[in-house]
Amino acid sequence: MSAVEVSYTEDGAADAPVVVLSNSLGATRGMWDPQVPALAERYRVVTYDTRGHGESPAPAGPYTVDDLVDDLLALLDRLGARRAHVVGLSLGGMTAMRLAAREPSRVGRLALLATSAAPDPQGFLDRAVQARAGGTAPLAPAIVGRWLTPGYAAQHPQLVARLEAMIAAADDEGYASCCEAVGHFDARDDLARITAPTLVVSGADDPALPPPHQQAIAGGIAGARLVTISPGAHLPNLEQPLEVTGELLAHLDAAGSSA
Ligand SMILES: O=C(O)CC1=CCC(=O)O1
Repeated sequence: MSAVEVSYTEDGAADAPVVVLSNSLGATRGMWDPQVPALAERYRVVTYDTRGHGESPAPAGPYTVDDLVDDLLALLDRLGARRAHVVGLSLGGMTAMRLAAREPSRVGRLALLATSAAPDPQGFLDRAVQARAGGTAPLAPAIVGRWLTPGYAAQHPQLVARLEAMIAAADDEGYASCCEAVGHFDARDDLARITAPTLVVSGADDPALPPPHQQAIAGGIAGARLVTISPGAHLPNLEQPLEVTGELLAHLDAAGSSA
C-alpha cells in the first residue's frame, strides 16, 4: 500500500533537531500534550495522527506496521528531516521499532514506551472484528481501563471521558485495520538490527502490554536502557507526565541535541 499524508503538528524552533512522536492504538497526537511544551523548548517537535486516527486519512485496510513506517518516512521527507529522534508508545512504538530496524540512518535516538516486539495476536484480531461490527465507542471504556491505573482513573473522571471520546471518534475501519497491524506484528528479529541508542519505558501496572514485553525489547537491543514507571498503566505519559517527560529529555539530550 502506498504511503498516506498523515496530519501533523509542529512545535518548537524550526532549526532545532527533530523529535517525532507516534501515538498508540485509539489515540491521537493529542496524547502527547503533556510532553510537547517541555520538549519544544529544545527540539522541533512533530506529533502526528497514525492513519485511521484523528485527522489523518483512513484508507481501506488491511494495514501492516510497515505501512505505518512508510507513512512516517513520507512525513519526515515532507518535513525535510533526513534524521529524527523517534518516540513511540504501543502501536507508535512498534512503528518506531520497525523504522529503526529498516532505516537506521533516519533515526537518531529511539524511545519505545509500553510497546511489544511480539504482541499476542488473537486479542487484537478479535478486537478488529468487534470494531468493524459495532464501532469503537462500545470498546472505549475497557480500553481506557487499561490506559490508566484504577486509582488514577477514579480521581480523573474528565480525563477518562475525554479519552473515551477520542477512541469513539476513531474511524472504525481504520482502527480495525490498525488492530490487525498490531496482531500481525513480530519484530523479534528486528531488535538485534537496531543501532539507535534506545530508551525503553514500562508501565509497572500495564495490563495491556505488561513489563515482560518491554524487558524482552530491552534485552534484544544492544545497550538499551529500561525504565519502569510506577504506578503507571498503558499510557504512563498521561499518568506520570513529569517523570516520563524527564526520562525522554534525559535520553534525547544525551545526543548533545543533534539528531
Ligand atoms: O489498546 C490496547 O489495548 C493496548 C494497545 C496495544 C497496541 C496499542 O497501541 O495499544
